[in-house]
Amino acid sequence: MSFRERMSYTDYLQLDPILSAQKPLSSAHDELLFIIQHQTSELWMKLAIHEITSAIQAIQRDEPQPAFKMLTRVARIFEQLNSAWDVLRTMTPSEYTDFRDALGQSSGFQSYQYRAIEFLAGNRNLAMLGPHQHRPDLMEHLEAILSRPSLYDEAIRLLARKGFDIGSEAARTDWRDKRQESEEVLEAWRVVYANPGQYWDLYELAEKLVDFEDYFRRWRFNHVTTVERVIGFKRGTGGTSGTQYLKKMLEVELFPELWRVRTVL
Ligand code: HEM
Ligand SMILES: N[C@@H](CC(=O)c1ccccc1NC=O)C(=O)O
Repeated sequence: MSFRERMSYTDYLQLDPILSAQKPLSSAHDELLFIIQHQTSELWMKLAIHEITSAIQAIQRDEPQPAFKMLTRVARIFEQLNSAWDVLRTMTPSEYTDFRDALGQSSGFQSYQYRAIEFLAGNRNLAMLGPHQHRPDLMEHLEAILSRPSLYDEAIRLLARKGFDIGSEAARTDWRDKRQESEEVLEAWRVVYANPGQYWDLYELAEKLVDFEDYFRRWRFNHVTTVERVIGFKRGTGGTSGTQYLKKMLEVELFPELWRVRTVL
């Protein structure tokens, strides 16, 4: 049973660095929960980024089927992240107050992986680059994502390749800015939803995207509810109004025409 010469479980999984990376700054009992909750979320986000990036490439190659599988996995990852809030919710305001000061001005605002997921999906709000300005390596990473079409841009480009008129979107070459909602794209999705049999791949893709956004919205809702439960309406350490800011973020849509189309069917 000696693993002196062979690769062990601990080696393969790099458990030494991972399990020595929890460094509470206070003696508060709940700080370890807070750290592990965030670290595990970031690990799941890493996998989500891997899946979304590959899904984008698969759609580009006109291979939607593998993309469907990856997007299903992304939705499941968010389901996992959503359940994880139940653990964090066991932390009361008194328990959080015990170590909140130790966090200084750090905040989830600076989660570059969260921002990468939003940018990859299609929610490109350039103001959100701000918190990463002090890290040129992260800026480069996020700018690289912004220089390429998002998941939703690729879905729209697939609509065009299948013969749909996507209006001014067809001439788009700059992917950096937030795209404008379009009547042509709405009409294209309407035709897809009115004729699932004829456009099965597009229909399935649309539903995978809606599923992804559905779980993503639940994550945002769980976050804001937990935040209100723990800090009420205190300002956030990241400098925003806190709960009020997060409530506003609940209105953000990743795939707007896919929600709009429901009304016109
Ligand atoms: C007690 C727990 C938590 C509290 C009190 C809290 C509080 C906040 C607040 C107030 C903000 C707004 C930015 C600011 O001014 O700081 C924020 C943003 C954010 N938090 Fe949390 N948070 C908690 C847990 C988490 C967890 C577990 C994650 C998972 C990684 C997370 C990820 C984020 C992200 C990604 C943002 C940016 C959201 C956006 O800009 O739309 N937070 N959080
Ligand atoms: N913005 C939070 C602090 C916070 O939640 C946080 C701080 C450091 C690392 C991760 C965090 N989580 C999510 O925003 C607050 O205002 O209490």
